[in-house]
Amino acid sequence: MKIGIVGCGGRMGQALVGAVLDNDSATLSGGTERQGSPHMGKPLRHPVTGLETPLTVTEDAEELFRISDVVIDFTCPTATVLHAGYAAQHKTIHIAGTTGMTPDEEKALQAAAAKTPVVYASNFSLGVNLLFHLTRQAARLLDEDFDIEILEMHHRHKVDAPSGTALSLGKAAAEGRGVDLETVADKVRDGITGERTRGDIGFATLRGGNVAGEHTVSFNAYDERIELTHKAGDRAIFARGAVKAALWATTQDPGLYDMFDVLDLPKD
Ligand SMILES: NC(=O)C1=CN([C@@H]2O[C@H](COP(=O)(O)OP(=O)(O)OC[C@H]3O[C@@H](n4cnc5c(N)ncnc54)[C@H](OP(=O)(O)O)[C@@H]3O)[C@@H](O)[C@H]2O)C=CC1
Ligand SMILES: O=C(O)C1=N[C@H](C(=O)O)C[C@H](O)C1
Repeated sequence: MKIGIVGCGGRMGQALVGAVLDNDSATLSGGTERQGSPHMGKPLRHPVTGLETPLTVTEDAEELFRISDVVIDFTCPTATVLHAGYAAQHKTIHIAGTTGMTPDEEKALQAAAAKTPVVYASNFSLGVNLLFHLTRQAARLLDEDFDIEILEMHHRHKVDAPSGTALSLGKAAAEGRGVDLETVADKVRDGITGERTRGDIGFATLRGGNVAGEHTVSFNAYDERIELTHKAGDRAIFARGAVKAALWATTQDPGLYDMFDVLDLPKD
């Protein structure tokens, strides 16, 4: 299975190169970066062992989609929209982990999914996908006496907030409650905010250091609190999940999938 990595010089890009090289069922087909990147023309190497491959970083993403069975994409929204077009054009499987996409940008992934399998998820780890399930279940069982708050912390370089995972956790909680997240989400608090509105789902964002990703969903009633937490120790967990999704997708029909499909987790 030939797997290419767009944005191969990024934090996730490098972890993905390692995860593909570590997987016996996968062959690395290449990696791209954007024009002017300091990674351009350098050899692709394993991020942990340093093992050098004969491949070098290029800027030709379309060519990478043409020669690969699957391309994994953890870049930025504008690049992912462009990449989705190449996936559709060449019928290449597209595994997209980019967060911070607007609904309009997500339409590019939906369009590609009409032609080829696309797996799009805010979080590719097993643990967080289990957390989505547990959050939905807990929200279903607890009434609005329990105020739901979602706290996330990430490294200082992260550019979007709340994290894609925090938003998916909010969606899972809202689904459990039978409400629309957009009508109950409280993402920013500053100044005299007034009392908390019953039924709201609140978000809080922390940034600092090199934290790979931590998420807590708390259910807060008078005199008792339930907390569900996931802590990522290394972004390799997301990379291994993405490679698992890539291999899974090769047996699927065109369509838009998520990690619940890949991991065969219950969607209700
Ligand atoms: N779904 C999940 O499980 C996870 C999702 N993520 C998400 O993945 C994304 C990337 O995160 P991270 O690796 O930390 O970010 P980085 O900024 O380290 O990596 C992104 C890389 O993509 C490159 N890039 C940007 N545009 C293009 C382009 N047109 N062609 C090729 N490469 C391009 C960037 O280059 P340059 O530096 O020059 O801009 C950079 O090297 C974020 O949206 C993040 O939230 C992260 C972890 C897990
Ligand atoms: O930017 C990151 O690093 C991460 N982004 C994803 C998100 O926005 O949820 C997933 C993970 O938590 C790491």
